[in-house]
Amino acid sequence: MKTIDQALPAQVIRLRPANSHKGTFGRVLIIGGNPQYGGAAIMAASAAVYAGAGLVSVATATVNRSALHARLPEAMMLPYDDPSLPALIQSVDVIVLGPGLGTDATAQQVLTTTLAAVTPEQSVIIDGSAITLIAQQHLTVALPKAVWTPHQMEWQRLSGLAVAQQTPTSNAAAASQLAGTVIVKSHRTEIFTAADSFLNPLGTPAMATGGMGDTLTGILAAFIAQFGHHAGSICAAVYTHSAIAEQLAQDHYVVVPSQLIAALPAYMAQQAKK
Ligand SMILES: NC(=O)C1=CN([C@@H]2O[C@H](COP(=O)(O)OP(=O)(O)OC[C@H]3O[C@@H](n4cnc5c(N)ncnc54)[C@H](OP(=O)(O)O)[C@@H]3O)[C@@H](O)[C@H]2O)[C@@H](O)CC1
Ligand SMILES: Nc1ncnc2c1ncn2[C@@H]1O[C@H](COP(=O)(O)OP(=O)(O)O)[C@@H](O)[C@H]1O
Ligand SMILES: [Mg+2]
Repeated sequence: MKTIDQALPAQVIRLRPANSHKGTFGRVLIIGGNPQYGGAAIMAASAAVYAGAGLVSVATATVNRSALHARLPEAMMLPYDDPSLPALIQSVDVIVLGPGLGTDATAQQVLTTTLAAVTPEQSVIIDGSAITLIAQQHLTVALPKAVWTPHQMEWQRLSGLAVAQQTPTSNAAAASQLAGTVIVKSHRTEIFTAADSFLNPLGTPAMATGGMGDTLTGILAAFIAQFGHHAGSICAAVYTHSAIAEQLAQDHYVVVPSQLIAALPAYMAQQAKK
């Protein structure tokens, strides 16, 4: 397993070309946020906006509309049970499926609609409740550009490996059974692509707070949208999330997702200049 190099973010995060517009930096759609977990979708969308995605939309429960618009006017919103969801899905480059989606009948319907609408060219980050639903039903997701982001319990549900059995070797074997890339999140996150595996050397217990994984999904989406779907951008996103948290943790006991999100543009500007 290779350890992610501290030089990677500076290699991946580039100065923006002068001749560019919002479309240059990709379209991201966050699908999640039921009435109970609206914050998860808002945090994922905020992270995507602040990590530089050109256009960010959120498909979420209607009740979350005002909160989303008040908190993040940059994002567009569609109710996730709207009949135009498949058309919206087909118009974007990167989809995040699952933060705060929940596991009830509505969530199931949104999952089914989404998996039927996405195409193999699209990147789909599968997180949170979407992982739990897929695991419960033993669904096969054959998308080559899937990026799975389970925490250890979600990984237990998806892989069948109990948390205590989640060694790098067994994780690699289980990840190879899934299409795409698997990011097994823990205090030392591991990343498995078809060809390689990587260890994130950073991260702090100050990150152990609700919404931190939702935030990672937005950063991943924005990095893939801007810098391409490859191991470098995925590892740089994971590293950036933890590097900012470590910086903030020097003088903050807990790093809350909103604080990490607000620090993204400055961190990225610093890396782009290197
Ligand atoms: N503000 C919002 O809207 C928020 C909404 N959220 C959304 O909620 C949905 C449910 O997601 P979830 O992660 O909260 O619940 P679930 O999948 O049941 O997992 C928890 C169980 O797993 C266990 N566990 C073991 N190891 C673990 C590990 N390394 N990391 C974490 N857990 C670990 C853990 O053990 P315990 O804590 O009891 O020791 C517990 O038994 C999902 O859609 C998510 O996006 C959240 O993002 C929060 C903010
Ligand atoms: N003690 C820790 N040390 C390092 N990173 C941590 C620690 N606790 C949590 N994290 C990171 O925070 C994120 C938590 O993700 P997740 O459990 O999905 O959160 P949520 O669903 O509440 O948003 C992961 O990226 C994980 O690696
Ligand atoms: Mg999570």
